[in-house]
Amino acid sequence: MIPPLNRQHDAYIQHTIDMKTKPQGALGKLETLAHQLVSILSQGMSRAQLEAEKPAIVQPQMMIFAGDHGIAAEGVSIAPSEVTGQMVANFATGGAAINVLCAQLGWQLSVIDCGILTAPAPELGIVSQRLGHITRPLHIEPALSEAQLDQGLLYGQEAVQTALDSGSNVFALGEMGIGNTTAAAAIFSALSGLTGAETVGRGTGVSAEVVEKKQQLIDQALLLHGDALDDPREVLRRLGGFEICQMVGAMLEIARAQKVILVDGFIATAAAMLACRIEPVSQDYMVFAHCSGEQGHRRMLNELNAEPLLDLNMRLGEGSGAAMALPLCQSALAFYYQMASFESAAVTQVVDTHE
Ligand SMILES: Cc1cc2ncn([C@H]3O[C@H](COP(=O)(O)O)[C@@H](O)[C@H]3O)c2cc1C
Ligand SMILES: O=C(O)c1cccnc1
Repeated sequence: MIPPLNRQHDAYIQHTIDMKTKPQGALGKLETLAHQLVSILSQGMSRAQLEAEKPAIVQPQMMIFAGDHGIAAEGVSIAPSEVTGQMVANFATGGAAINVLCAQLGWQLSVIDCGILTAPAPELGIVSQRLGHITRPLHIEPALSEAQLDQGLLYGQEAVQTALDSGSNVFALGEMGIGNTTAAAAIFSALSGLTGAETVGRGTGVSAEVVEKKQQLIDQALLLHGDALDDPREVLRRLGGFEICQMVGAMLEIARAQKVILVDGFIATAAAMLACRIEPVSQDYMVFAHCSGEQGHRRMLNELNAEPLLDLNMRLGEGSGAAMALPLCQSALAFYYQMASFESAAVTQVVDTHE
């Protein structure tokens, strides 16, 4: 059971925001972000504790989950499956986009091999939580076995434990897995009732013909798996991937611990949708970092009633969009704790006449 966010401080938090020396609402999404962050970070605290302790972001943790996809053999990506493992090695040696962003912005980074074609060399320091080499092609049979689903959810939980134990309270989950925009679009279709044509996009940048092929494979998968897709766990097992499965397990565990989840792009949001279908209150702990350039992501966010913080036309994955939202979270908390109030600064309070 995931505890819903205790809203006991809600009115106080909103009042604090409204009494800052600014027109009401003038800090826009930073205000709703501050409200959600303070609310999550002050769980279990009295109002006096919240005022005294000013809970801040501690050791923000980025975790990249990597897995290979059987569907990639259909040529749904610009790259072959081998690139998943090669990029994992690149993450380990610090050369990928996500390494640069994490180093610049202050994220701790860990990489988890959830099952890629070639296991990385042990000296690379990648966490090994392998469920196999590659998933089965989702348009022909369930991508994961029942045992892999259960083990994957458990591995995901375990992956976040060390960081939780050492005090991390903001997490972002990234992914690497050639072919996984096809899996994510299939998951989105299954959960929303939309056709493949409405959920697919260009992923790494495939041609219009390949996009059409992705649609057909998804529609074929929806037909094949049929009514089994009424159950979100079965959607994950049949259409997901080793990395998506562990991301769902990790998200549920972070929500259970009442910490912040910064949700990345199209694939991470598919995992978030699954977590929300399995345990709806987990959404209380999710901050939607950005709207990806992947077609379908905006629609996915709408389905969740989620308002993304950023819209940078990024379409990379790896957790890169989520990484970019950390400074916004820091700014939101900074204004909440550090700005003067009308009273403390002796500024005449302005009354908002807008709707
Ligand atoms: C070099 C390279 C680096 C990446 N980093 C993330 N992705 C992204 O692209 C993949 C999903 O797109 P698709 O479904 O079209 O394969 C995922 O691995 C995702 O993380 C990459 C893809 C490539 C080629
Ligand atoms: O939005 C994403 O996460 C994404 C989009 C394209 C390719 N890889 C990831």
